[in-house]
Amino acid sequence: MDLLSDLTAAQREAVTHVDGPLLVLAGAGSGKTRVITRRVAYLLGRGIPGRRILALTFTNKAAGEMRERITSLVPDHGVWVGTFHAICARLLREFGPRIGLDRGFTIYDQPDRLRVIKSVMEQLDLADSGVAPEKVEAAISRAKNDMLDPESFLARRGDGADHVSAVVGRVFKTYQLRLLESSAVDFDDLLVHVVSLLRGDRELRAKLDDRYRYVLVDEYQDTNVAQYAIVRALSVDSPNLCVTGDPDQSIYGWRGANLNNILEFEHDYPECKVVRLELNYRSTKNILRVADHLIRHNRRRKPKELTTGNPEGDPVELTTFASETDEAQSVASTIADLVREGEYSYGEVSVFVRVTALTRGLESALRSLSIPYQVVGGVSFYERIEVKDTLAYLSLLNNPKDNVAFLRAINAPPRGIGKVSLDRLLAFARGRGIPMLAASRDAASVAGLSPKARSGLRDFALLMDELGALSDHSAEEVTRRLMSLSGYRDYWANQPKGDGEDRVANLDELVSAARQFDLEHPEATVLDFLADVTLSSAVDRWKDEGGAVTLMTLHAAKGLEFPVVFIVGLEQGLLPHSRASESDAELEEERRLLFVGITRAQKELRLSHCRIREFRGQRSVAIPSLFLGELPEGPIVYRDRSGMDGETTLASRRIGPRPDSSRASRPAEPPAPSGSGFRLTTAASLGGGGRSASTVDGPGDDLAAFRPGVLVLHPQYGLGKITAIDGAGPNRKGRVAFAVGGERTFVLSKAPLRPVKGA
Ligand SMILES: Nc1ncnc2c1ncn2[C@@H]1O[C@H](COP(=O)(O)OP(=O)(O)OP(=O)(O)O)[C@@H](O)[C@H]1O
Ligand SMILES: [Mg+2]
Repeated sequence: MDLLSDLTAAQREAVTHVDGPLLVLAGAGSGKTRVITRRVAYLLGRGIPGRRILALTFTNKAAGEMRERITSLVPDHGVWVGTFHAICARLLREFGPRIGLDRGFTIYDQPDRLRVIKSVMEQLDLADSGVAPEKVEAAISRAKNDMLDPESFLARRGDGADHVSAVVGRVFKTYQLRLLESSAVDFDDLLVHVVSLLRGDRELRAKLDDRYRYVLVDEYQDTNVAQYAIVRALSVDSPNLCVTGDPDQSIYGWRGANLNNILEFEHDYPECKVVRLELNYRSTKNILRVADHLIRHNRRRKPKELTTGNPEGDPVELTTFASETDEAQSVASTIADLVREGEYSYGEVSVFVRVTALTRGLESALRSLSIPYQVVGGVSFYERIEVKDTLAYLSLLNNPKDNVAFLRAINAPPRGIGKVSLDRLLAFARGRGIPMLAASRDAASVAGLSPKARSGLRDFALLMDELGALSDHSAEEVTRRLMSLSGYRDYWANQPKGDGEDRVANLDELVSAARQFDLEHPEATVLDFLADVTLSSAVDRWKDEGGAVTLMTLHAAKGLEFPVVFIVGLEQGLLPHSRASESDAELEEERRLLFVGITRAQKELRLSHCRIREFRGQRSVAIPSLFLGELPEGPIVYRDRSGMDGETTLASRRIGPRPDSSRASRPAEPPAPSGSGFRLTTAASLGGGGRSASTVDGPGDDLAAFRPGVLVLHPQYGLGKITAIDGAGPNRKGRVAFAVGGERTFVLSKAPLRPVKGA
């Protein structure tokens, strides 16, 4: 195949650029990923050996697609194509010992990490500190992404470190020690350790710089400090670094991604070549107009035209539903219609949500119409207990020091070894400076164990020895044998009906996954299988089955494309997310997230929101997303399917973002956050629906107006209902259940709450 014939002149320019830094800066759907794949094939065609090329992306799914495309162009290429995390894991297996890391280290995923953090918090008596382990976990992860160790984390916080930072700092330190003693690293460490290696070992840096002479990075706008450092370190002596990206699609700021990495590429490499791709090849004109109009509301961006030579296409649909159930049912029946009419297959349709919890309702609607679907990023296969238990055995085989894996496997199936016995075992192991598995072999010497615990521990150690003898067998065989020898499969098979069956089916599925892995990687060991499974993120587990509707979060959808896209739940608190209402920067990231969602659609785009949403067990009135007020009228048809006019109180009044037609033409103006104005009118004005308005009171209300049942508006949390009032006078407190974001309590005389009149 001719590598260049179906490329535009600009794309060709990027593909054929061989030496020196290259920046491809271009909008969504303009062929950036295509340029990366073609460029790899082109370099190979120029005689550059595959092992000198490194192609990096963010998800295994994207990496897999890229590898496939390259292989179809050049079989046996030997190019390393993968995610940042995967390449780092590989480098650490090779060079980890230089920084004191065992070659057989274990990789802890997010639930493993949370488990260790919880146990560290118990150990440090911080379980009741009022700081949630999840919060500590997020802070530690964020610190690592910013390349901070426990000491620099605390130093940066200064002497006046607040309570939360102080707790995080203490846990962080002990957590790192725990990892070290178990010969384990978490996902973030994979990057951090490689950065330390490259910084601390000049000879190694030069060696790797030379080994990977050509480095290509897709979606560069989402790189964080550590990823940036790695890419930079590999491109000093041979700066043949090619990065592609779109600043308008930067959506990982909350996880430490730094937009400046791409904005300052030209500064980092003054001699770099910059290629801009002009045309979008993915979407219809109508879809692109909606995306373009929306993103212009971001102030922090370089203006950029989004155009396409594709047809006009159907108008984008925006629908208001009465409730989330109606919304889900309508999405399901619309999908059924589209497929029945023969226009699309299920696999060509995707539904995006802001948070995974929203998929449940959609799932039941799809199921009731027998529509096949798959959820990307929900409780996925690899997070199921039975699968994780089995993988714990593999981890322990790989790394006998891994106490987390030990603690998981030891009672799977239950062996009657309780927490007290395990605590004693741990104390014994610590005392001797040995791992728990080794201590089990010597269970007879551990004080205070019951005979049952003693024999259970010894048998377990023997089992592990037996399994260890199989380590050079195929992944499938080791997996199958461990399930039978441990009695784990039988344990589930003998459970009363229902639960057990499902789990046995999943165990069998894991054996098939291992078999598949053996076929695809003939040289690999069970250890590689384990690494592969641990590293695959939610998106990566998404099998392209062709015949199923995909449900996924907007974050997971990055880089993908679908003929038909639904985006549901366009409501305040969801999108923009309530968490993101604190600053303009966060609001802009939410806007980019919606922009990413819109630009995934090739032919049809359907947006929707509800008047009432039940979410996390709370049924409340929902305010349309302020972003809906920022969409253009022309390419959109608006439908009000709520049918609630005159029937309910507030729901009949179309509460929505303040329409400000002047803003569309003056995009530089910052968007008004929802609820900052007290006159709220309807999103229906977008598409010729009724233009009713509801008025919300301004300041100065008598506190007496706050009674249980009264609807109130909060500038940050949006609309809610008072569920309880407590106390009297200036300290009177009110509990408010918000449409989204849960319940909160306020001191009424101080809170910026307004009763909504006429409700
Ligand atoms: N020159 C071209 N001719 C025809 N189709 C093209 C051309 N360039 C790209 N495409 C197609 O356009 C679509 C978008 O391309 P690609 O995914 O590479 O864009 P992208 O810039 O990476 O998008 P995103 O920013 O969303 O990641 C793909 O289906 C691709 O095959
Ligand atoms: Mg892309």
